[in-house]
Amino acid sequence: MASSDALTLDSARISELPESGFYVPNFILPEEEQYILQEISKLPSTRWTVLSHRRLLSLPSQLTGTARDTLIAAPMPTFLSTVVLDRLKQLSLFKGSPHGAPNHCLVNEYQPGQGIMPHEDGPAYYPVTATVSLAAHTTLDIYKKNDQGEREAIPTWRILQEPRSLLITTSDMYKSTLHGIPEAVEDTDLGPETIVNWDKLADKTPFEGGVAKRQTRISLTYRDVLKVAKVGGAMKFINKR
Ligand SMILES: O=C(O)CCC(=O)C(=O)O
Ligand SMILES: [Fe+2]
Repeated sequence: MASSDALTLDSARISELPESGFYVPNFILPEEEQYILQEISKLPSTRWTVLSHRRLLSLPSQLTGTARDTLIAAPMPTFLSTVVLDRLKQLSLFKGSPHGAPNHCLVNEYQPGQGIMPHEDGPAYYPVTATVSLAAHTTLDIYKKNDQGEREAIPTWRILQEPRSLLITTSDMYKSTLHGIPEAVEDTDLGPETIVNWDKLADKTPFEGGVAKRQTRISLTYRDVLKVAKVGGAMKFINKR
């Protein structure tokens, strides 16, 4: 998507999904992807939280408080705000959110074989999630909840996220489904019958054989944290001592 194009989401809606999921291929350019990846690689490895199935960076900082739902007010690093935040602004997705824009970004890195357990993004955020994929593709499984509100055992939908793409989940999709990335070294059974955004892919060639090997993927998950604490006063106090 060239930056001069008027950005609208009408043609990006994934009609098979509950309201509302959107897929935008080529949301960023290869050189923009490289710039962001390079800036991430410059961060000291001690900044990363290493989990057994992925590693992650929480920027500008981790959420705090007893419910781990509060952001300490701080600007987003430049490499996360230029390009992606500027372009998201044109989509007016966060117009109704408390801060009018995402104030937090989770950077997740997955090696082949790694993934993320099915989960909901939950009530700490305004119910819009914008995810940009970098460096490699992945598949995201979407699960319905049954009448008891429990996750169904088998996912109902699969989304293929290409590098440089944007995926947006909001509304019912945010509130009534769960999502997860299966731990796999390759994705199989890829095709128009199994992938809900197949007709929206920028380049089907890597996936047309039905199988695609995973490579290291980095994702940027942008959200607006509802609760923001200003600690300017306390910091001044600490600095004086
Ligand atoms: O890496 C992804 O695309 C998914 C990340 C995710 O679900 C999350 O951070 O809540
Ligand atoms: Fe999530």
